[in-house]
Amino acid sequence: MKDKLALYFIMGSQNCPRKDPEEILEQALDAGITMFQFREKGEAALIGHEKRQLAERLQDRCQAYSVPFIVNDDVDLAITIGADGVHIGQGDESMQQVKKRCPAHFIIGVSATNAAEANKAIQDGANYVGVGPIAATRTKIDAKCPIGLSGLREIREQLGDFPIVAIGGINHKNAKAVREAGADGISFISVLTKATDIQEAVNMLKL
Ligand SMILES: Cc1ncc(COP(=O)(O)OP(=O)(O)O)c(N)n1
Ligand SMILES: Cc1nc(C(=O)O)sc1CCOP(=O)(O)O
Ligand SMILES: [Mg+2]
Repeated sequence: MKDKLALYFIMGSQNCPRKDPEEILEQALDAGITMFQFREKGEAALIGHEKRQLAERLQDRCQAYSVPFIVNDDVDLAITIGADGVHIGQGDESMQQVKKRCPAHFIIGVSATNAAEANKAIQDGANYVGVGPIAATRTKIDAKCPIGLSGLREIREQLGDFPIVAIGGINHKNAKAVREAGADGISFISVLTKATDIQEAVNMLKL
């Protein structure tokens, strides 16, 4: 699991007002992202048939690179299209329901802002926790207060060896420090969707 979390790219069409999401994903895959989450969310997001069509197109790209394709929030869509997993937050469908409905091989990620939430997710059977926000972000309007590197370190200390991916305000300036603070991987949206050179942006995150 940990190797898949190394460079976890998240995106929906609402994050790509000026570029084609398929093109952005293709370049990100080419540059070496290790996992992808389809997060179609917010006022500008696609819904219904259009959402499913985009999901399937992006899923095809991920399959071509053997990169896991995870769906955010929408468990029905994940099951229908045969995704590799789902990511759910504290306010989303309960883990009990998700576990009951999803195939056994599904990767299930759960968001956590503190050690109590993370420990509960582990007990409930999560495969990884998404810990954040690490720093301020403009991408998620309802993001909580940043927990910083100290918050991440504290959660790592409580979680032992459990797979953690950090999220929120991650860029080439803080990626190394985030890993050093205990994250097995980093997840990110705007640092790639707003990049002029995606290959270079991914390379900078690897440093
Ligand atoms: C890897 C990862 N970590 C955290 C989140 C946030 O999930 P959630 O709190 O449910 O918020 P939304 O993304 O649904 O707005 C995530 N998506 N991915
Ligand atoms: C989707 C999401 N979840 C967060 C959390 O803290 O749970 S922060 C966030 C947005 C991440 O976008 P960016 O890389 O552009 O900051
Ligand atoms: Mg959610």
